Amino acid sequence: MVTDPILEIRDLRVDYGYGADAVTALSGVSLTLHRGEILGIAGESGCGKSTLAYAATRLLPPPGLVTGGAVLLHGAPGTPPVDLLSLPDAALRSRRWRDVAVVFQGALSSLNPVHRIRTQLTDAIAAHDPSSTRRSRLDRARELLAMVKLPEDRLSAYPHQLSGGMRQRVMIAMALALEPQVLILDEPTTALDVVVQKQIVEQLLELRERLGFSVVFITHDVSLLISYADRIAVMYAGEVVEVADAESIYREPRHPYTHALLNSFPPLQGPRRVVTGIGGAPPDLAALPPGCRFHPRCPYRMPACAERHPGLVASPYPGDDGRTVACLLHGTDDTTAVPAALAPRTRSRSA
Ligand SMILES: Nc1ncnc2c1ncn2[C@@H]1O[C@H](COP(=O)(O)OP(=O)(O)OP(=O)(O)O)[C@@H](O)[C@H]1O
Repeated sequence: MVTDPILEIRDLRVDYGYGADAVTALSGVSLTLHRGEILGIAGESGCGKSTLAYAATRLLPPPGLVTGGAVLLHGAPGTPPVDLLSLPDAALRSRRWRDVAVVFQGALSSLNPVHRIRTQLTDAIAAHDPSSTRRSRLDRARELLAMVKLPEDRLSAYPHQLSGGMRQRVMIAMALALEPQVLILDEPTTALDVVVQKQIVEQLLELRERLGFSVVFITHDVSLLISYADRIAVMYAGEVVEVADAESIYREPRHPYTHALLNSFPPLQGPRRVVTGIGGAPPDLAALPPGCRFHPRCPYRMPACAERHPGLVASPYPGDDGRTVACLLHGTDDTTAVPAALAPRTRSRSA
């Protein structure tokens, strides 16, 4: 297992609004991205996935406010990590794109409609590398386009002349312009059809192999992550409820929410199975239930679940190395553990 951290999010807290009107969208999220890995972040709409991406890169628009935590970017071995949240603005600007680049959910519409792709790519390179020459920027733009397998003549195209998949490739090319160590992708393929989605994700994997960056891949589509991520963190109502390697999450989800989420998506590979929705709706963040936030929807709830809020702790079961879960069913406190409570899932990812 890879264990060398490149990005560590520690106890990240975000509110939208102030004072009595504040709604807490992230309530202490901690996650580690290791060098070279793809960390998937899954969860229903509104659980805080995008907020996490914006807050970690200090791009959170008002009324969003980071109220606590740290985002540590590790450099060369032996050098202390840098906290992106406490860097001065100028230092942060140079770190962003150079060290950590982001492709956001709205990428399909975030290309400027009145400029050719060439201008947008070379402008992006110039903004982050002002000392580059016009010639070198154009060469780099060509190289970047080739990297995402777009023909060179697309440099003269306007965004409306490209398909959704091509535009998304341009956005990825732009994010990779300065060879960042970490690439954060927020729903990068959601608006695309399944075939194009697969092509883009596989191309990203190829680029990761070649360039060696690490990826935080955010999507509501957990089946996509099962196929492509190394590890998966599952979020619910502003918290992380389970983290494990993708194979373990798929074969034996420990958290009842992970279990329900997996059953609510058709598998990308393997035999067909019945897809079931998750009953009820995620809680209103302004009126969270007491105890476990998932308990009102949880088929395995116990009386204690309405009273005690479970922390994210190491899973107690043998073979669960590196897995963390926030659920009293598996708690290490005085609750009786019920290890066989969840229906087993035994197929392998590649079955
Ligand atoms: N501008 C805002 N003002 C107030 N609350 C907000 C704002 N943006 C987000 N929120 C709250 O923060 C929560 C998390 O939103 P976020 O967009 O991060 O979720 P998400 O998991 O990325 O959802 P989606 O997949 O739909 O983008 C939402 O439930 C919403 O209540």
